Amino acid sequence: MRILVFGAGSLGTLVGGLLAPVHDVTLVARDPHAARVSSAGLDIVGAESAHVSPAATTTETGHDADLALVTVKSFDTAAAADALADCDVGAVLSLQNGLTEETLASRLDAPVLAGTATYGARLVEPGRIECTGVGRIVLGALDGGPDPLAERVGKAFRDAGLNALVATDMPRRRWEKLAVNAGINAVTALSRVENGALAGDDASELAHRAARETARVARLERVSLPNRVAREALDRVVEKTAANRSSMLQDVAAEKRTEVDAINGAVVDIAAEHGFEVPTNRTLAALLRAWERGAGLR
Ligand SMILES: NC(=O)C1=CN([C@@H]2O[C@H](COP(=O)(O)OP(=O)(O)OC[C@H]3O[C@@H](n4cnc5c(N)ncnc54)[C@H](O)[C@@H]3O)[C@@H](O)[C@H]2O)C=CC1
Ligand SMILES: CC(C)(CO)C(=O)C(=O)O
Repeated sequence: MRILVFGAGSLGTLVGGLLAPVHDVTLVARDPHAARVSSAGLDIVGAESAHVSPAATTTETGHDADLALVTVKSFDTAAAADALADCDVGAVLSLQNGLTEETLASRLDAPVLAGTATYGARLVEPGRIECTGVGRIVLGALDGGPDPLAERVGKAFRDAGLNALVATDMPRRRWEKLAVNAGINAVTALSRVENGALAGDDASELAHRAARETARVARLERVSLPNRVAREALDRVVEKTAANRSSMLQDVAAEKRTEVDAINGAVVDIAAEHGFEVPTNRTLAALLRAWERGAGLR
């Protein structure tokens, strides 16, 4: 399969690198990373290890591919979609956090698949990516149900040894992940604690409230996600990733823009479309945006 990875930073480089031995992979990245991969190949270290040689370029438009993986940060999704609109791609799959698929689908003719990734990735230096945890990629039709295209992509991933599952209930899975991220990411980023600190104190109640509100908005969107299921999903992730610093905490610590708009901000916006108020998500989003403004990031 010809696979274009649009936005090859941490996650995109890892997934593209793991696919490269079996598929024709092109990483769309920024220099010096793109130049280094082009000239010397890519080293994958950590929980996976390999030396691979995918193509790498800073050119964003004019590509032909069977599949485009979108792995830019959520706030770069619209720009990525505009560049992909100038490529000839058979399908698009987002592996991003937050609700980004709608942005892609509204700007692209190619079919857009939904995906979630729990692999951990960190760009150590140009041309060197660390796999910090072997997770799973789950993908499927954006509106749910069986999808032959998703099956083909899932098979292509598994042929390259990735842990990939094709699911027919992506709407529920996306909203459940959103509920987990709305609770854990925002609260850990604002209180500067590891995920495990959310086990059983005031902060955990705040995270639970954000997750429950998200589940309520999911139901307004006709996605079946009971409050209890969202809360239990959050508790499970807190327990399994207790030592993790969430991606949003890492962004705040590095003084980088966060993905708040596609996480808590999306919950607020979609709730408003239904005339519904989500005060916890609204407060968390306002605090994070205030921090971003103060840091000159928006
Ligand atoms: N890093 C991880 O372990 C995981 C990340 N995710 C999600 O995946 C998404 C990406 O995360 P990361 O890889 O960590 O972010 P990142 O910031 O490391 O990578 C994004 C890359 O996209 C590049 N980019 C943006 N616009 C571009 C353009 N027009 N042309 C070329 N390159 C462009 C940026 O330069 C950057 O290198 C986020 O939504 C994140 O939440 C999900 C699961 C795990
Ligand atoms: C699951 C979780 C909360 C793990 O830290 C995550 O997705 C993130 O940090 O973005």
